[in-house]
Amino acid sequence: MDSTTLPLWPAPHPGAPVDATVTVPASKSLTNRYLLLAALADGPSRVRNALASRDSDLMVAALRALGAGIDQVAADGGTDLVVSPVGTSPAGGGAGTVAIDCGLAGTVMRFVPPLAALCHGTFAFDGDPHARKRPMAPLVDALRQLGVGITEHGEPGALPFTLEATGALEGGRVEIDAGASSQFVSALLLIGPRTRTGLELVHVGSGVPSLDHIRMTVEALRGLGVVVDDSQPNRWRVEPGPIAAFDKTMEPDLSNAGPFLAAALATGGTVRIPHWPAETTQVGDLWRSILPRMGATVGRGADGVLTVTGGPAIHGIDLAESSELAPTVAALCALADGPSRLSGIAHLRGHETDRLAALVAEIVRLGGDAEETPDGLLIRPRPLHAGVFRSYADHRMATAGAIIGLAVDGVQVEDIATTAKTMPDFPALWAALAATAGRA
Ligand SMILES: O=C(O)C1=C[C@@H](OP(=O)(O)O)[C@@H](O)[C@H](O)C1
Ligand SMILES: C=C(OP(=O)(O)O)C(=O)O
Repeated sequence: MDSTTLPLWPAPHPGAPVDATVTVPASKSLTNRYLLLAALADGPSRVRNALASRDSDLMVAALRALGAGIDQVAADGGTDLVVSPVGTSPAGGGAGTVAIDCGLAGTVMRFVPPLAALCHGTFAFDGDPHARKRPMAPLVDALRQLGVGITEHGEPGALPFTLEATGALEGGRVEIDAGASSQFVSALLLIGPRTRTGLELVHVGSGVPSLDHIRMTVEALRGLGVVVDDSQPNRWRVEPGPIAAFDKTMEPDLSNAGPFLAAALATGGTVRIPHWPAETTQVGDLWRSILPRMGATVGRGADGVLTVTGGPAIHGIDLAESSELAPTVAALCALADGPSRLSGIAHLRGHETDRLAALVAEIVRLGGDAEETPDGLLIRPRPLHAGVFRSYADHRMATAGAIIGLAVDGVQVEDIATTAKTMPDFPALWAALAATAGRA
C-alpha cells in the first residue's frame, strides 16, 4: 500500500498534564468469544454492552452467514446483542458457497472456521490483503485432522480457503503447534463441547504465546457449564455437552484502556477508567503491575475506578510476554529515561502487521533508538522529534503513535481511522482526553 495516500492525523500535543476520566468500550476478545459461544448455545443468549467495532461487526456478519440470528437492542449506555444459535434461524448456510469476510480480525479468521465445520455447506474464507499473511496453517491442519475438507486458494496454510462442512464433527485427539498464536488453541476449545466425543488438544512445539487469552477461553467455557481439563501444560481436554445459553455484560477492553492510561505517564497527568473489573481474565489487567514499574502510581477504588497518575519521568522496563499490550508499552519505552527490553513476543510478527519491525521503523523514524531481538525489542532513550508515524493498518500502531505525540510536538499518525478495528471512537476520545490538559 502506498502510505502517502493515507490521511495524516496531527496527534494532540497538549503540553500540559491531562486529567481525564475515560469510559472505554467493551473488550474485543470477550465480545467475540461470547458471540461465538452464543451461536453454539442451547438457547437464545444476550451479550450486554457488546463492542461495536470492525472486528465485532465482522464476527456478527460471519455468524449470521452461518445461520445465527443476531438482533441489536438499544440498552442503557450501549447496545446489547440478542443471539439465537446457528441451526435455529432460517437464514445462513443453504445453497451455494457462503462467503465469510474475516477483515484483519484474528478472532474471526481463527474462531469462525471451526464453527463453520459444525454447520452444513461450503464456506469461503478471505480477508484484507494482510490477513492473507497471518498464520493459519495450524488451524487448517487441525481441521483436517478432524476430517474437514479444506481447499486452499493461495499460499498453503493461509487465507483464502474454502471449507466443506457436513454438519457434525466427531472430535478426538488433535495435535498442533500453536507457537504462532494462542488463537489456534482458543478456536478449537470453543467448539470442543459441540463435537460428538469432545476434544483432546495437544500443543507440540515450543511455548504457546498469550496464555492469558487461553485462560479467558477456558473460563468462559467453564462459566457456561462446559467441563475443561487444563491441568497439564500444553494439553486441554474438553468434554462434549451443551453450552448453556447466557445473559452476560461485557467488561471494558482493558488492553484498549492502555493508551489512555499511558497518557497519564506521557503527560505527567491523571487518567481514571471506570468499571475496572475486580477480577478478570483480560491480559490488560497487567497494567496494574506494569505501569508502577514505569514510574506511575496506580490504584483501584472500591467504586471500581482505576486511577493512574504519571510521575516526573517514565522509567524503562524489562518485560516478558506482554502480548497485545506490547505496542503501547513500546511507545512508553520510547519516551523513557532508561533502556527497555521487551521479550517473549516473537509472535507479534504475525499480528495485524509485523509489529516488531513496524515499531522499530516508526520509533527510529522519529529519531529514537530501537532494535529487534529474536523474540522482542530493545528500546533505548534518545530524544524524539516531529514526523510521520505510520500505522500499517494496525490499530495498536496507530494508538502507539498517538501516545508518543502527547509528549513530542509535531507527530502525525497515518490512518488513525484504522483504530476502528476495536475502538471506532478513538480519535474523539483522545481529543477529549487531550482537551483536559492543564485543567487540574
Ligand atoms: O484470543 C484473543 O482474543 C486474542 C489472542 C491474542 O492473540 P495471539 O495469541 O495471536 O497473540 C491477542 O494478541 C489478540 O489480540 C486477541
Ligand atoms: C493481535 C490483535 O488482534 P487479533 O485479534 O486480530 O489477533 C490485537 O488486537 O492486538
